[in-house]
Amino acid sequence: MALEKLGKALNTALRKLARSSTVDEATIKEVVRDIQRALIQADVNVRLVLQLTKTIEKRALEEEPPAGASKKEHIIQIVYEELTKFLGTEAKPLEIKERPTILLTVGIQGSGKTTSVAKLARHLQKRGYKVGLVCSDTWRPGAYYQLKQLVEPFGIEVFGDPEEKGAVKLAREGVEYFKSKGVDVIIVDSAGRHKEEKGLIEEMKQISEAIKPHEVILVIDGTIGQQAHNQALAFKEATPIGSIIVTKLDGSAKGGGALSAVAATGAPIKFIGVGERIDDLEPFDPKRFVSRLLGMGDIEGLLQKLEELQKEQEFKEEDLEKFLKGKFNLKDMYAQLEAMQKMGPLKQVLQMIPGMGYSLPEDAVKVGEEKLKRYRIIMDSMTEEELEHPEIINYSRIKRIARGSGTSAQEVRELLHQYNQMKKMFKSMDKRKLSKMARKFNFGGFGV
Ligand SMILES: Nc1nc2c(ncn2[C@@H]2O[C@H](COP(=O)(O)OP(=O)(O)OP(=O)(O)O)[C@@H](O)[C@H]2O)c(=O)[nH]1
Repeated sequence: MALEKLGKALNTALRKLARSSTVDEATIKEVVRDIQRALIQADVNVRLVLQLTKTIEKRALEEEPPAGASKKEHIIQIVYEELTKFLGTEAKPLEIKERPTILLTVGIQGSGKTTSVAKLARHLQKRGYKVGLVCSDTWRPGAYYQLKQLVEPFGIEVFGDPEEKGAVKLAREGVEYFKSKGVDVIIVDSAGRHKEEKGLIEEMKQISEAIKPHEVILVIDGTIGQQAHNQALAFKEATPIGSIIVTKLDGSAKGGGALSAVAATGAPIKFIGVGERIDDLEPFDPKRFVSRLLGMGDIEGLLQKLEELQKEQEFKEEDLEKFLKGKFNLKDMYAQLEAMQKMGPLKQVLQMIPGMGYSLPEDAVKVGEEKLKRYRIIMDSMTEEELEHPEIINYSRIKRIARGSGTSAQEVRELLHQYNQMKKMFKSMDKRKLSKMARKFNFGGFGV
């Protein structure tokens, strides 16, 4: 998961608040100190951290909780809101208005640009666009073969010529080629040869002159932390049609610094890289990102993944309907959890489920897969009626099931608890109520 270390530290701070017996000034100051420490450890600029935490402290001390919310819930809400503002508040999705839309990607050497270009092409293809890739990286001939190797399994064509030395010529010919093929989106990948932004921006201007891109996308390496600020600022000043992808947020201890530094420039972050796989690119939505970072889950993201899965026929329509209506029984839950495994590491998917993010034991993926096996063993000892109507499972049935499956009553109860949590959470998957319900459920996640 992106910024895992930062998320865990923030989640711990909020759980500590949720467990505290009183919420006085000292408690609030302690939560603020914990948040400051977590953000500074993630290489977030100290001045930005002090600004952010001063606002959180001021609001927490002065504001009365809204009706129906406890003081603790209100403070958790304040932290969520201020962190979201800190990262840009609104999502700025990539828009494909023209046919073909021409995107130009630029990035410093080793930023993760080639991988991100491939991920972006796949992301757009999954949303129904026909995509053509132009490799105009005359600096590293290997980039052409790397791109081909990454995207050709998905039937995405790459235009390039490792012998050709003229980047602008390649870019222009590639755009003409894909225009004649009638693709929806043309992504032109420039050379990743530059060590600093000056040369990169010069080349960007030359290629832009030739191909007139609708958008220029700068790929920034998330591991450089708050140094990303200068790159993002120089880029933003050099082009009005720019947006940013911040990569490597899955493994980097300093990703929080990079993300906040870029957000501070006001340059729109449209995607984040969260792994080496072709699917490890996420549209950046501050609200959903912070919600997941704090362990509050990301139901909308989960819904999108479910819908994507459904499109890829991994998920039958009626399952989705049942699932979304919460009308599912234990057999359905097992099937859904199995299907979720296909969405990516179970840990990433489970962290989208409110309240489960960090409450999962350390190695959640292992626990996830092992847990599924245990669930299968337990459920194999249940009667059809119990599987269809878990609500009839009382203490004596729990004991019988545990005995019959060679597990413990505690494990059977935990399975039923997880089932009830998921059922409650998905009961009304109505987008309108989603965020309110998700936040409400989230507090359950903090036990407040
Ligand atoms: N963990 C992780 N690794 C990434 C991510 N994005 C890229 N990488 C890895 O970073 C390394 C560099 O990626 P490339 O796409 O080759 O970077 P590049 O900027 O094209 O490199 P040059 O073309 O050589 O300048 C590769 O090993 C990628 O797999 C990410 O989001 N997470």
